[in-house]
Amino acid sequence: MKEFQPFRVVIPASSANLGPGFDSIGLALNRYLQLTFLPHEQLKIQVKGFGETLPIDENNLIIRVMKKAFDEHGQSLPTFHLSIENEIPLARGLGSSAAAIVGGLVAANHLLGNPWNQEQILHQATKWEDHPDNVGASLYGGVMIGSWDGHHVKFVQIEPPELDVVVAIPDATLFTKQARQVLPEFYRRNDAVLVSSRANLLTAALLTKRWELLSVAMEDYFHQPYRESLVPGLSEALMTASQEGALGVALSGAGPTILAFTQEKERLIAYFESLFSRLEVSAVVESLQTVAEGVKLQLTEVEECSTFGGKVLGV
Ligand SMILES: Nc1ncnc2c1ncn2[C@@H]1O[C@H](COP(=O)(O)OP(=O)(O)OP(=O)(O)O)[C@@H](O)[C@H]1O
Ligand SMILES: N[C@@H](CCO)C(=O)O
Repeated sequence: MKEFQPFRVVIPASSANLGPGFDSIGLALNRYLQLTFLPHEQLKIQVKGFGETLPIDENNLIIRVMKKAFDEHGQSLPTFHLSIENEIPLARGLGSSAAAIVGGLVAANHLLGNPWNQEQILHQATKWEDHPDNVGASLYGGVMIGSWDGHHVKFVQIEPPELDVVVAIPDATLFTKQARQVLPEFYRRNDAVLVSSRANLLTAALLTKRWELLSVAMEDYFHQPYRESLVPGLSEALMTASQEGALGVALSGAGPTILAFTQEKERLIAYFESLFSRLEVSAVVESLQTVAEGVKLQLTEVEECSTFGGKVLGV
């Protein structure tokens, strides 16, 4: 068993796309995945929070990511006890898979002696997801604006908007793979030009804090129209939420969560609760905060490896 000082990796959730920033723009949010690693004579995984159905063996995404990183460096993944404490619901559009990938890469990089810098970790993470939006936001925090050509990712990270975020998180899942299968192979030139201009406007509005532009800047025709049939409430929210305090509304990632920026969070929460009640769809509606910081790794002193990683002391 390879000895190492216990450590913890804390990764923020994320919301991808923000409408027309499809596969490019991601926003870090204050729900977290926390991974605690302790030396152990065999691989042992325990999960608290979202993810009861996650594999607790080498099939777990975090372990697969770590093993590939070790393989790429010609080394064998050590055994350890992994305590997963997860506030990010799975397959809801809040970047749970991206957080797992970023957490696995940062943990592996730490155990390997940090051969990768942050940009190299972003490259590795983007290869796993095939788009940098969620992984970039979880890695860097704030707003990730990235461009991936299948080989290289170029990006800018900007500070998050000082706005409240209201999310409506349906109980039902929608896996990204399914939500990407409904997308068209081709777009009409006029539609592509219009959505591209909306994405440009969105970036500019975020950089200049022109919040009044968000409503138009977040209009999308790349993916949202094709996903509306899979997402309860999306059509109506896109049409009417702006009359109830939303500055801009979008499908969060591949859904089914709906996200809106606001300066009137209580009013908007009431709107979404009423909408989902009328649709008879069970959903959690809550206010989240944007976060400026991404993943953190902290060395810890752990007293013992009990139910959930023992009592973690110190930082
Ligand atoms: N903490 C975790 N540990 C291990 N695997 C995870 C974890 N979180 C998510 N996953 C894996 O990611 C899958 C969900 O990924 P998916 O891309 O469908 O949804 P999402 O990432 O939550 O949403 P979106 O990508 O739209 O933001 C889960 O089924 C599981 O396989
Ligand atoms: N940009 C991705 C985010 C989900 O992983 C999509 O919308 O499919």
